[in-house]
Amino acid sequence: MGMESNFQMKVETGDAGYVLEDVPHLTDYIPDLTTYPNPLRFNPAYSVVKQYFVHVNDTVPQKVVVHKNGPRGIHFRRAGPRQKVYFNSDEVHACIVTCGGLCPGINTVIRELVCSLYHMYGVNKVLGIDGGYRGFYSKNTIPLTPKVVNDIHKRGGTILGTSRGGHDTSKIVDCIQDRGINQVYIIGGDGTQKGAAVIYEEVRRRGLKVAVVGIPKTIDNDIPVIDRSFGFDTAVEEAQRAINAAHVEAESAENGVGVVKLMGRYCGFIAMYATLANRDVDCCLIPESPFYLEGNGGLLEFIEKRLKESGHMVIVIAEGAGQELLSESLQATNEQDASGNKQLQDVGLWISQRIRDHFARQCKMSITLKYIDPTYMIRAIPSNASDNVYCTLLAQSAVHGAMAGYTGYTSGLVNGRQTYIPFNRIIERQNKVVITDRMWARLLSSTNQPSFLDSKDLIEFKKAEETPTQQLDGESCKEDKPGN
Ligand SMILES: Nc1ncnc2c1ncn2[C@@H]1O[C@H](COP(=O)(O)OP(=O)(O)OP(=O)(O)O)[C@@H](O)[C@H]1O
Ligand SMILES: O=P(O)(O)OC[C@H]1O[C@](O)(CO)[C@@H](O)[C@@H]1O
Ligand SMILES: [Mg+2]
Repeated sequence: MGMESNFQMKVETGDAGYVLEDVPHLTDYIPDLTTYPNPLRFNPAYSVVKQYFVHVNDTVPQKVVVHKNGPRGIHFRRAGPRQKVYFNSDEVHACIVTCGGLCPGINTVIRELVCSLYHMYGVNKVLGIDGGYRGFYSKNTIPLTPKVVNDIHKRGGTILGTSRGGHDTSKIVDCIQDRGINQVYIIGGDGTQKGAAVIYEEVRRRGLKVAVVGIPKTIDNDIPVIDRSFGFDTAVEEAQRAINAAHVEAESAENGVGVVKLMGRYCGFIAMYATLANRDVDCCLIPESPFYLEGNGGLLEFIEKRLKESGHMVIVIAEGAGQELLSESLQATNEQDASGNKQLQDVGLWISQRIRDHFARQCKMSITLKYIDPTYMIRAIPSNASDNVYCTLLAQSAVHGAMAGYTGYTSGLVNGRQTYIPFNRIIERQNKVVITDRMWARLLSSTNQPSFLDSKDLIEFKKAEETPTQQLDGESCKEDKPGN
């Protein structure tokens, strides 16, 4: 096996095109660290479990659809408890921070991190950082025990508070160093994981024995590589209530139109899955799929047609859809939030007004339009049962990895298996709906809406989408060239 390594990335190659994109280990820069037997060996719940410890060579493939002579491809290190750990239980001083927007399940992750540290590894020093990254250097810490976190999974939001902006790497690492923190658990989206990557680099530059671990949080599902993000399932489920309400309103009026806006700043996963789940949606609009309003094949023509056919219709629109149309017709603003994310104008309000104006101009057909914006109501609820299980596994995997001395990784689900993914794989791009993949085709055939693209556009899209995006069902429909 060949090995090539740089500051962030450790790549190992093997037979038949096997590639391991490995994560850093504390021993990469602090040699001769003492190891201890994993305390789980003496834990009655786990000691009876056959093969409880993960084999040192276990890895998980990123691609499960393969061809006979194709390469085995990229793999990630399998998460889970190891025989040896690199921290004595008494020595561990962990902290947890939550950053970025809310998402169902954050409190469950916090709870399970605390409980895994206490109950599995006998750790009894866990601190919460108050209010996101800036809390490291500007606020008091919050002591966390299993008692404190006992029923927080039943609440939405984050008991630690969150914020955007305020990432000052050296002040954060100074705080970690001054407080003697040696395991840092960072829960947040793409921006947060970028922040975690630079904290890891600074920790390593200072030669500190500190494990820096990311836990991916994003209601939008915009983090690449992982199967899906926690809270996504809950968001899709909760979105049904808004879509159902829009459908009831639309169905009960003559030429009723229901418009529902869902979250998704740069990607339309919530809108796509909520639409596929619902079946009453006539048109789903997402940022990845451009559309136009006027003329032949445009949205307004489609609405007229659908109203004539069924007398009512429901439109689901992701908040980031049609932004180029908005900036053409409204005064473009360049406002950003404290993290540098573009502040979007309300596409739901805008499109509702455009539809109303169109039908007001056309005396032939009068419509009744109701606009529903459930976005923050969806984001603020506690996670559902399936997300709670997912959050638990993510948190436990994160703790096993840090105890085993791994660092500079995000804990994530790949093809149904918990893995450790190097930060740079997570932060290099955003996850997007691939509109030339089969999932979007399924949506188009379910709603029977126009694609708003001609075949020339589709060829351009195919060319642009060279890197296939992981699909939520683990399926990427991008054709692999034989022998590739
Ligand atoms: N490139 C970066 N380097 C360092 N820190 C960053 C970077 N990008 C963002 N951050 C920090 O990460 C935190 C969260 O970022 P952001 O507000 O973009 O949310 P996020 O983690 O992407 O979550 P979401 O988009 O799901 O709400 C902020 O405190 C921000 O300062
Ligand atoms: O109002 P806030 O907190 O900035 O969050 C809004 C953004 O956060 C997200 O939910 C991502 O966390 C986006 O979908 C949305 O645009
Ligand atoms: Mg983000």
